[in-house]
Amino acid sequence: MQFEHETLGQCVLFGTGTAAKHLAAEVARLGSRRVMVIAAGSAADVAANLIDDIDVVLFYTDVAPHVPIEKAEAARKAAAEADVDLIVCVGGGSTTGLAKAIALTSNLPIIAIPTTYAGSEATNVWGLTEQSRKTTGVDNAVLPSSVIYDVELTLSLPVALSVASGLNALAHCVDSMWAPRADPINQALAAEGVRALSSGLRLVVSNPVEPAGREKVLYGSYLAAVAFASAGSGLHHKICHVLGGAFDLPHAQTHATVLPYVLAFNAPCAVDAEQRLASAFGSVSATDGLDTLRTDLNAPRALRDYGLTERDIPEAVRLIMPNIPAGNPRTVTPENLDALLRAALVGAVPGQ
Ligand SMILES: NC(=O)c1ccc[n+]([C@@H]2O[C@H](COP(=O)([O-])OP(=O)(O)OC[C@H]3O[C@@H](n4cnc5c(N)ncnc54)[C@H](O)[C@@H]3O)[C@@H](O)[C@H]2O)c1
Ligand SMILES: O=C(O)CCC(=O)CC(=O)O
Repeated sequence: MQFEHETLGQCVLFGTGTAAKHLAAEVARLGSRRVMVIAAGSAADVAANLIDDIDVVLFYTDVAPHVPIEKAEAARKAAAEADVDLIVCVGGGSTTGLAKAIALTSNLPIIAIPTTYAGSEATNVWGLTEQSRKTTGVDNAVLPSSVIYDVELTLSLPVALSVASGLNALAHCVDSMWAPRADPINQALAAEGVRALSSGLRLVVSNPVEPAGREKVLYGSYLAAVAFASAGSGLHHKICHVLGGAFDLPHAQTHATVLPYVLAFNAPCAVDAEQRLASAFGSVSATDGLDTLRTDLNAPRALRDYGLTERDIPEAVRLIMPNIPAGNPRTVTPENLDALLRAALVGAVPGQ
């Protein structure tokens, strides 16, 4: 065995009903006196209940999907004007993404309190959207110093969104098997992520307010994000970033829909990854395992349900082709990529 693996350093505090206590302790440990809280929508009420014991100088709610550059610049300006020394973000990946955009240019530390399964809190990856093009990058300045997981904060996530977000996490695991920096450590994390996510998501669907399933999914989504941060973006992520940025498709649902098509595309050329995934799903093959899970979860099926049209496909192919990751197990051509996207558009049987 020969590989190079980097482990990112952050403090992870996991519990149920413990977020306020953990937040006060982390803010004190980091010595912060001027906290900016970012939280939008229902997460704003959640955040308001967590901050009694910390010094908040700015409560910021202007969050949008895929971090439009204008929103990032406004938030950076507000943080500078309020002279904040720490960012606390409470919410899904869009909220964490805005905190990261501020940290990217200011080096401010972040405490992330996630309420979805996107996993951005555990990566050093940032994303910004400018004129319908999503740019992503890697910078340790955006890695949150601390992550506070509290299962109670996820109980309100509707089942359909929980499934889509959980499959976004599952996509981190699957893509980590063949991404540019895949190695035995991130593959082991990804395989354990698949096990936790597939059993946890089934429990969430059968009883959304029972913490046991939510706990497994939150744990699995952390493992998934660590694997993704370490392995890098594979073919699946490159496709989804173009679809999200250029066609404004919803992030989690896009991942959930595209994943079986990328798995069916790569699996025949990635025997080791296929076997690891099949074993983690407890299935005869990786594609069968994912297919059964998606049926059990009533997962999203077709990109046309989220706004993509047949007319968009040539442009999507044109934008994705220059971003195909080096070392993808199967050669990607404009023709086979076009076929993959057309199948995902209508929800055809993956791989046929
Ligand atoms: N940088 C990374 O490593 C990374 C990883 C994954 C995702 N992302 C980014 O994150 C974004 C997507 O994140 P997302 O899928 O979490 O979506 P999101 O943050 O946009 O949240 C989706 C919706 O869920 C709502 N919501 C969140 N938590 C809730 C809760 N507990 N109860 C009820 N409603 C809740 C939000 O208000 C929003 O309407 C994308 O921009 C994506 O690129 C980044
Ligand atoms: O922060 C981003 O926008 C880029 C990373 C990302 O979105 C990961 C994913 O596709 O789930």
